Amino acid sequence: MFDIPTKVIHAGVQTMEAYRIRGGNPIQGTFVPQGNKNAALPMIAATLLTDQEIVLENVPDIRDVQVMLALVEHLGATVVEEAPGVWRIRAETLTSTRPDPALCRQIRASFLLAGPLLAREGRATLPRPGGDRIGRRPLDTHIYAFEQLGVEVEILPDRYILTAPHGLYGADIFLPEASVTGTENVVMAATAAQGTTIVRNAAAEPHVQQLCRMINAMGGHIEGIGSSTLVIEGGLPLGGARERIESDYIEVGSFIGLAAVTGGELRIKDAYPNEHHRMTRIVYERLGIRWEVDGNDIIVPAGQTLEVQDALHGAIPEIKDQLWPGFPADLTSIALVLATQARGTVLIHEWMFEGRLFWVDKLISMGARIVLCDPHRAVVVGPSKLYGQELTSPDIRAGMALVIAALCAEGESTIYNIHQIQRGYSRLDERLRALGADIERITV
Ligand SMILES: CC(=O)N[C@H]1[C@@H](OP(=O)(O)OP(=O)(O)OC[C@H]2O[C@@H](n3ccc(=O)[nH]c3=O)[C@H](O)[C@@H]2O)O[C@H](CO)[C@@H](O)[C@@H]1O
Ligand SMILES: C=C(OP(=O)(O)O)C(=O)O
Repeated sequence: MFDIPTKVIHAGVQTMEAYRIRGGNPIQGTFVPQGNKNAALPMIAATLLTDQEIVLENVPDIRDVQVMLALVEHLGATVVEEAPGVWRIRAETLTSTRPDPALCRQIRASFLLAGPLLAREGRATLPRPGGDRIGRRPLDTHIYAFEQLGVEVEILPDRYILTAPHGLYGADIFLPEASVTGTENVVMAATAAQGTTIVRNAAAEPHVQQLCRMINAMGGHIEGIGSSTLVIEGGLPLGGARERIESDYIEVGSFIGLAAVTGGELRIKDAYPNEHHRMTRIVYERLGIRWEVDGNDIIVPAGQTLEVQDALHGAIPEIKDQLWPGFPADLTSIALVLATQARGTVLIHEWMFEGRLFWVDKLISMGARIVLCDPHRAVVVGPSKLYGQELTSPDIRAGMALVIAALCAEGESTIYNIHQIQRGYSRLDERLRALGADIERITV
């Protein structure tokens, strides 16, 4: 039986842990990225699509994953860790279609259970999910898409009751937004629909692609993987599969930046430079960050001098998140902290989430020169010497950005609320120490 740590179940109130960091050391050596969090979560949900065993390899050891494993176990799946990072999950029979509300409220991805439960049992009751508080996290696209498949939806203040009394029917669906989890949910539900479903304006992030490939490996038939139009043949029997989760490209992007601003030489293994990082390369080059490619590895050279590359005619360059294959929203906070270390001026424009930039006041308190123009735009003028501070992590990525700031600051910083960082980065302090960082996890 999968033993979920008590601290995860009570994550809302737990964690008296903090990182104490002394900045100044170059981050250098060889780094092996974890598996992609945002692939692992829908892939764990997708194990409910079959009564056969699914084996997932390279599953990151992070809090969100622990919560998701606990959720599928509470629904009746058997969850066994075969080896570190290798999980065998079998949902031979489901004992409930109502995932544990307390666990659901801890992670946004809990809503990904809706698609598989509808596919398997024709019903699901889910509370409003949790996740990062980075602005409104709409579920409108999920609900719209389910309704197109014939799902009846009752929306209560605290939960959603989804039923498919007449079964699921394939449909030609144009999503109102290219929502990542919305696409994943409708794809999973469509595997059990009668006939063919076409999902247009689909999200195409690497984790959406990997989920679709997993479903094909289970015996499904999805065409158009990687494009904005997915065609799903419904009603095929789905069986067991063994899938290796690809590297987490947000973690890779975070560590490229970390090495560049601390001056170390870092080799990042299995980084998928061509598949995952072409746009990140273009954007990081605007900050003067360079890297080399060696097979599937990325090598960040030591001693880089970061200088903002002006746009044509000397215009101030803009770094803006986009839908895939554009610059990932989850790297915007990282790019912002990197910009504080580059000579020049850059505009950071985060249009997706209206609450993701408020944490810059913490960087300003460390010495960064930033004007927060409005909830979506910040002008960063660098380079700034940063000084250690007492900090609190508001969300995963801002938390990692604060870790980067603290690692290049003079003096000591303490970062509180690190359970937010641990949601997405596994054993961060331990892995950073192996690369030369002066970081310890303390109880406060
Ligand atoms: C578990 C998981 O996978 N979480 C990721 C997922 O969240 P999630 O699936 O929740 O994010 P969505 O793709 O649904 O939407 C992100 C935001 O962008 C807006 N939006 C999206 C598409 C669009 O065409 N127009 C539009 O305005 C949405 O209203 C929302 O505010 O994708 C986000 C965007 O990459 C990432 O930050 C999250 O880490
Ligand atoms: C916003 C994120 O995650 P979630 O959607 O799970 O809250 C993230 O990974 O940066």
